[in-house]
Amino acid sequence: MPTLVLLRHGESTWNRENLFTGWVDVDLSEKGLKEATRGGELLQEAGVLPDVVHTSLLTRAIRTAWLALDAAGRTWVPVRRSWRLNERHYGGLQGLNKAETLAKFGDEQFLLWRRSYDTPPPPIEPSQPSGVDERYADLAPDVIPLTECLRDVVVRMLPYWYDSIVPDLRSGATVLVTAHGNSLRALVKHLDGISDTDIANLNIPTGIPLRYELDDDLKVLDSGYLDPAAAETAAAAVAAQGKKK
Ligand SMILES: O=C(O)[C@@H](CO)OP(=O)(O)O
Repeated sequence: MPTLVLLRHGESTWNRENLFTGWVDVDLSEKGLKEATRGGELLQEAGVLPDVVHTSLLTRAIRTAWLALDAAGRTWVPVRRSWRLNERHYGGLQGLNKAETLAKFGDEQFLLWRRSYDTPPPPIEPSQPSGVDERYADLAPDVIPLTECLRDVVVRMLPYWYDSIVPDLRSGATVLVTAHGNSLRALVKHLDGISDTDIANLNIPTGIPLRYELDDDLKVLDSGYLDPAAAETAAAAVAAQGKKK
């Protein structure tokens, strides 16, 4: 029975400062380093030991994978990375403070940009931090986003799911995917068949492994966070980030 574990990176320095991040390559905060290690301890305690790890190209996810695998005693497993697991590109919101953005544009617009399925934020301006650098040099320029809604993330993430993650699952491996709040929301939407409307209510906490048991056709048999109480509190905090000072 294939096992898939989704792990959002630990708190980043921009999560701590309550800034929209997207493709900007910020690192983990002190708290985020500890969360990543705790994530690996939870894996080990639950006996969920990854045979392979897939990460985005962003440092916060890569470092989380390192720390979690180290804590779980699995530093030696094969690693695969793809831009398709990157955080959603936040367009013209990248680098802006979430509380200030909510105060400026109001609840409805803020929620539309942040959690609606198909309304992207305005495209990024040349003066804003794009996060695009040499690691994307081999991509066709027209696949590098200027902004993304969650639907765009689903569309660019699914080819990687089908071509790289699914073959590992079908080989019987326990697969760890270390990625981001919105790239994982896209994957959870696909796995759990969540509607375009209901996905707005899903928030993924940092550093807490979410385990899926799948059948041979990769349908979900069972799923849950390895620390459900902590996940519930932390997901509520993510949902309320606009209100944070
Ligand atoms: O800023 C971001 O890139 C994401 C994840 O940190 O934020 P949000 O939860 O607001 O979509």
